[in-house]
Amino acid sequence: MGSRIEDYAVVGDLQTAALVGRDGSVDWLCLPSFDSGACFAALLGDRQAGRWRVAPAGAGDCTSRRYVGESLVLEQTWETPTGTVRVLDLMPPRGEAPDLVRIVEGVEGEVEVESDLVVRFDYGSVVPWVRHPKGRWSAVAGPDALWLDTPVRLEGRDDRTTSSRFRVRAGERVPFVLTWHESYRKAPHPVDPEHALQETLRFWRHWLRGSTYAGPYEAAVRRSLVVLKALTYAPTGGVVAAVTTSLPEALGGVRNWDYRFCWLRDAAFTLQALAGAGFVDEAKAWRRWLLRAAAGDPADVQIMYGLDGRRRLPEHELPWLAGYEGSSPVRVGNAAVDQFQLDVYGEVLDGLHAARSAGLSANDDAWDLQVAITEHLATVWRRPDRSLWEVRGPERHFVHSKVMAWVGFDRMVRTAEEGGLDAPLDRWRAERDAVHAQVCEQGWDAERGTFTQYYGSRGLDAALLLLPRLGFLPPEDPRVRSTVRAVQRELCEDGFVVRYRPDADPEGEHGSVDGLPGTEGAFLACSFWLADALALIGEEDEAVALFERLLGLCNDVGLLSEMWDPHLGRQLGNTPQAFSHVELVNTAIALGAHRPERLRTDDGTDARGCGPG
Ligand SMILES: OC[C@H]1O[C@H](O[C@H]2O[C@H](CO)[C@@H](O)[C@H](O)[C@H]2O)[C@H](O)[C@@H](O)[C@@H]1O
Repeated sequence: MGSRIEDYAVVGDLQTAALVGRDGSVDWLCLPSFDSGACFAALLGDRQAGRWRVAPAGAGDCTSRRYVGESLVLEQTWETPTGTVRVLDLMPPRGEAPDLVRIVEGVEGEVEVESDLVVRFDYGSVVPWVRHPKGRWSAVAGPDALWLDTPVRLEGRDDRTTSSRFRVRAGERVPFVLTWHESYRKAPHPVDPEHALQETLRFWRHWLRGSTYAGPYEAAVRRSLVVLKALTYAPTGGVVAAVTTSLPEALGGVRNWDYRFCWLRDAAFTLQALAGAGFVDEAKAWRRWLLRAAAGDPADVQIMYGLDGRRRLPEHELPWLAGYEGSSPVRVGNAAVDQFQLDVYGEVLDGLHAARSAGLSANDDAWDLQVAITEHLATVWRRPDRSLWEVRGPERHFVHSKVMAWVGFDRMVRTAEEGGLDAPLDRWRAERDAVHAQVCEQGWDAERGTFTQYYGSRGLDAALLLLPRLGFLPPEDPRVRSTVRAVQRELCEDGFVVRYRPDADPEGEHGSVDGLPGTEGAFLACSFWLADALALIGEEDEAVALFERLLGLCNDVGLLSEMWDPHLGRQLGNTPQAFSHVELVNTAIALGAHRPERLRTDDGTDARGCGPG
């Protein structure tokens, strides 16, 4: 069996990323890009789906681990009866080709270490040919080639794997460099592992100097910023939602989706978090990505795109993979790409407005796109949609979607007013007021004292927690307070928030509003929204207590996946997930703003649940 989701740490090079278990096994790596086929897919199958373990022979999990400083260089340490070794894992900023570098370092005594390399291209389905040209090791199949450079002797085994055993004494360092290249090209030049290590440490140190966040949660916020940067695809500026596909939203269930794409929604939130923490360059890069991806008729704007802005992301299943702890099917591609989700227009317009407020210079192309989106919004906001939760049940008039339509018009009116820009302000104001009136009339359940999931629904939606933050109603409005309390009553499990109750609409397919069987864990981003909303309605102690509990769900190296199972006490869903880390950052910033006295430099005691940065 593979590791728990929270047992994985991530290393990446801003084009792809690997997941490393506490047992020293790299169980997930797609090369050359986040959305390429995986050459290590044991995460979703077993060892034969591909993995690379480097650890003391016969040992289990590492004794301790951490990231070196604030970098994305992972250091795992094993204390064994004969001595202590460390394994450093990193993916250096990319030169000629992507590299995964692993350096075994003897700390004390002498330890026998084993490397067990199982390469299976195309998500575990293709066994490569292994060769030793000019003393190097290479594995080739179809378009893919991997090259391994190491001073240790490598042996092929009958089960088409490559292993080696070697002894490491205190002070010795044994490197491995695994490099991907197109199979039809000449062999790549091997990188110097020690130089790559220094470069990688320097890169992250330098990048984090740009952070302007100062406050009580500095370690957790800075780790989240590093994760968000690692989820940014450097060549295009696109931001992936997570590095994995099909980690389940409920163990053993079917809610398994591919997150290795750029959602406008997730990216707009990411942009706000990065811009709010001082990273204006990343915000600019994403705006350029958006302008390219969304170019053309605004009616054709999609809710998500590929890393380079491609539009077709067909969803299919990989039946040869059993799925994480038997959670099948494993899917690649994402059928939500074709959905109509009304909220995205508002999210993009809100994100661009916030980015401008955070110091992004005006851009004529961006303004043209904003105007085109707003004009399109005016023609579609009365339509039902599939909402930010991408339900696979019927389209409905989701309240949050309408609220986001209001946000879209509101931000455009404000941008035009603030910048003295030429715009049809009266018409946009009229649309804004019409959405507002409709939501307050049809989205409010006076009997139960709450806004609802969709017009006429008995169910609630955690996205309603965003009402005060978005400015749809002031936090003092009694409807806001009572909706927040209703969400707490009806959508909380052990204090954490589920997105909605799938069975609140028993007439839908599978008896659920989302058209899917089963349930799911608490959604971490929504739980951060609750902390935010509580602070806004004046319940600051409750907000801080919840936020600090949420920090406690970070794994030992500060990572969050999408969800939390409050019954099993385990992380669920794709990992590490931008949405969760974005809201960690946004809520930390918001809590600091509500409680200026908390805005002090971290003394190192407040990074609850997050390992030393
Ligand atoms: O729950 C069903 C849907 O789950 C995924 O969507 C979720 O993840 C997206 C990426 O982070 C996020 O933008 C969205 O708000 C979430 O609901 C999945 O991608 C969908 O295909 C699926 O229908």
